[in-house]
Amino acid sequence: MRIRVINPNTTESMTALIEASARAAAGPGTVVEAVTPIMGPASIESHYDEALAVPGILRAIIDDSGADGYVLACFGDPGLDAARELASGPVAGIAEAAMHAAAMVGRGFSVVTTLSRTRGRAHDLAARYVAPGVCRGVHACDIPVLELEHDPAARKEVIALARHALERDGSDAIVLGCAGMAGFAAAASAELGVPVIDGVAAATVMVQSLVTLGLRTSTREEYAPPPAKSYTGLLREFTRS
Ligand SMILES: O=C(O)C[C@H]1NC(=O)NC1=O
Repeated sequence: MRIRVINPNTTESMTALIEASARAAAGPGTVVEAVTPIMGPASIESHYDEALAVPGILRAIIDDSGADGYVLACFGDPGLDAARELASGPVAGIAEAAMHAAAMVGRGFSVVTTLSRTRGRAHDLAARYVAPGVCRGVHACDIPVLELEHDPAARKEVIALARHALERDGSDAIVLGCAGMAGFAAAASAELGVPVIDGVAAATVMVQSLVTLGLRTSTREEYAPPPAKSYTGLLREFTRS
């Protein structure tokens, strides 16, 4: 099978990091191709960024509608429902996959993410994905997304914050709240002694599992393909006949 992993931001080095994590998690019969959108923000750290990332995500699906499944590798799960209307195979967001995985290996998890301003979005997603009380808290290290891979202290700061989160929230698992933290999971888990979930790996394996089960998004109603419509201006290319 072939899984297309979409980095919703336009930073190639993050796409490479995401691809490495997805490939490490995928099984032997799964080809993983990570892709950087042709348009969008360099990183996603606000609602504005998230909104402007969606056209590039949808373009990346339209340009390769033949993949068996798709991963949206940004913790805000931008455009997830729209992607499900377009994609032929199952689509998973990394926040969705990580939170479901965390809920299956503990009684309550904490999220460690980047900027404080994105904590509300993480809470909103938790309210959609897991039962009340399972997400015990969302904590921000306030390291900008694109500095995660360049700041030598970032990994230690994320692990220290995760340790604080476990104590403060009384949680027993950690969700890494940024695709840029994909390389942190193993070291953090070894140091903290609890499951630490990298959403890129979790989403890749979940999509792989859904495809293996022969499952794809239902097109019966809400996730049916979008109706034919014209779009104007910068969105002209998205017109559907
Ligand atoms: O939402 C965040 O804080 C992290 C999110 N932003 C980004 O560019 N990739 C991400 O995973």
